[in-house]
Amino acid sequence: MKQESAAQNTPPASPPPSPPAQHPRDHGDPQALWIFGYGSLVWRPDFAYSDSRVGFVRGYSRRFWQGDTFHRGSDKMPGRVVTLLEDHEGCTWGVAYQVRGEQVSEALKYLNVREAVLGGYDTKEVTFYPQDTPDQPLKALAYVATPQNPGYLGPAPEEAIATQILACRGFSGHNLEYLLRLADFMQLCGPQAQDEHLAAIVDAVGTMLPCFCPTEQALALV
Ligand SMILES: N[C@@H](CCC(=O)N[C@@H](CS)C(=O)NCC(=O)O)C(=O)O
Repeated sequence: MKQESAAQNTPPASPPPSPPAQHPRDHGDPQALWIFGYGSLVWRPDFAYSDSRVGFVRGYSRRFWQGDTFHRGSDKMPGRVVTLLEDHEGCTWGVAYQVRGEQVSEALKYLNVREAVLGGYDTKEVTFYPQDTPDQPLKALAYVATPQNPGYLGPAPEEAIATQILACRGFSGHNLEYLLRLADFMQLCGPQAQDEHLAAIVDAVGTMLPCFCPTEQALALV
């Protein structure tokens, strides 16, 4: 997938500044940075990028363990969004986006607000394995919500998480949309991409939804 951007089509007057040293660089292009998305960034990056890859990171599992009082919830009814849990056996599928030149500072500035300020996420360097070239891994920046952040909710039975997701909405939409769009992405990745935690929550939602509200109301949720 390529998304042209104005910045990409206008050659910089002078070489753009290199990405800040603390961020992983793309050795093929030192002006570039890869950003790994595994939740809403998978379907709504909302920043200009030059390239993207579907793939996975090893050593992490995705969990709906981060509370969200802005995008998919409120102070009174926090929603649940995903974070990465360190798990030696884990593997999490998502999308890595390559940002280059002026796109780097623009993306980082935007994500700092969306992820860190509004979401409680911190940045972490991960190794990303593109689906098509897993033998050529890339260093990427991921936004991870650690247990130390105030919005962290931690583990809960998948049924309880499903109930919370069905009940919450925020400024970016209903929490159910967040869950189903992520489930859609995982379907597109193919049978080799499994996420049992996500599947269990989707199953629990499917069981509860008819009781939770009649069909036409359910359709209005998303
Ligand atoms: N950092 C993860 C999770 C990102 C995420 O879902 N963050 C929330 C912030 S609480 C968000 O941006 N939500 C926007 C939305 O729900 O549309 C990712 O790489 O996708």
